[in-house]
Amino acid sequence: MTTPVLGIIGGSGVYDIDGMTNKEWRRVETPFGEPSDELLFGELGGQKLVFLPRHGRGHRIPPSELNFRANIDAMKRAGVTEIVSVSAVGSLKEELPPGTFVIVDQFIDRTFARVKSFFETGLVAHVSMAHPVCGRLGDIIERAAQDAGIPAVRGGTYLVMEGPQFSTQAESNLYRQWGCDVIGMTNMPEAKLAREAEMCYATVAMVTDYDCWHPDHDAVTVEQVVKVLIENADRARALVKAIVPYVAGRDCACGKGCHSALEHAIITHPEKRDASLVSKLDAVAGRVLKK
Ligand SMILES: CSC[C@H]1O[C@H](OP(=O)(O)O)[C@H](O)[C@@H]1O
Ligand SMILES: Nc1ncnc2[nH]cnc12
Repeated sequence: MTTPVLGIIGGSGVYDIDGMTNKEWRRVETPFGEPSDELLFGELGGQKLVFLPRHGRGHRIPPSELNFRANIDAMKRAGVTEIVSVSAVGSLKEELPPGTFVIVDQFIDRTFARVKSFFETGLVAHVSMAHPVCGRLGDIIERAAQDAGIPAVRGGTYLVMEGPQFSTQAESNLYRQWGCDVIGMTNMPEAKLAREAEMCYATVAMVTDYDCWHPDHDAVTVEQVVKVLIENADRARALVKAIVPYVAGRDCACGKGCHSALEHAIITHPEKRDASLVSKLDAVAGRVLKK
């Protein structure tokens, strides 16, 4: 049995996990530099849990400067098998008002100033991103939300923008025409890197605002985002707690293929592989590179 370790990446407003026992903040070294913060190791309801505040405690790091590779590599080194991202987003749809939780299932990646892969010259790999979130983890989050009495919308496309400025109204309207549901600045390349590292990844997107397209609402401000996040903090905490029993003690081998994403992805001939890169990817790709 593959023993599950649940990892939570907490976004804006989520800098700690309530109710964790045996808590210890620990620095995890990675070949990619510093993660956003120390990782919080502990247990919740008897289940091992590892928490990372995406922007660091005190929200120090902006989206474009996040060291996504270090964050995902550190989670992998910590033994995490499945990551739940908890993220603040703007709504691009009338029917997704502030306060709505969306279990995202697709992304459009419009970021352009980030390192997006663990692989590079000397070791080339192409993983599938057709289904960018783990459907099994999505099912778990959906059931957990029902148990906790939290209405959550299953499915939705998250437009990932570069930021840090919020969108112009023309951009917001364009993304609406594309059929996107919510907008944020952080889940890419995070989801791509989690896939490369063969970890399940799913997102709970908490709607905090109507971005800037809605004729009856003011354009989004940080003040508004924080206000809605504070109002929703209890529900976010309850949802994390409700996820735990579905992970605890179960075989987490992912039937959706997340844990074998690299199986046929590496194309570089073994003799042409860069040895230093191969050793740098010991945690992320060791399963396939050691064969
Ligand atoms: C504080 S509003 C903008 C900020 O919030 C979201 O971050 P996260 O996904 O980490 O909750 C958004 O993507 C921006 O980074
Ligand atoms: N409207 C918005 N745009 C981008 N990121 C956000 N995070 C929360 N609201 C947002």
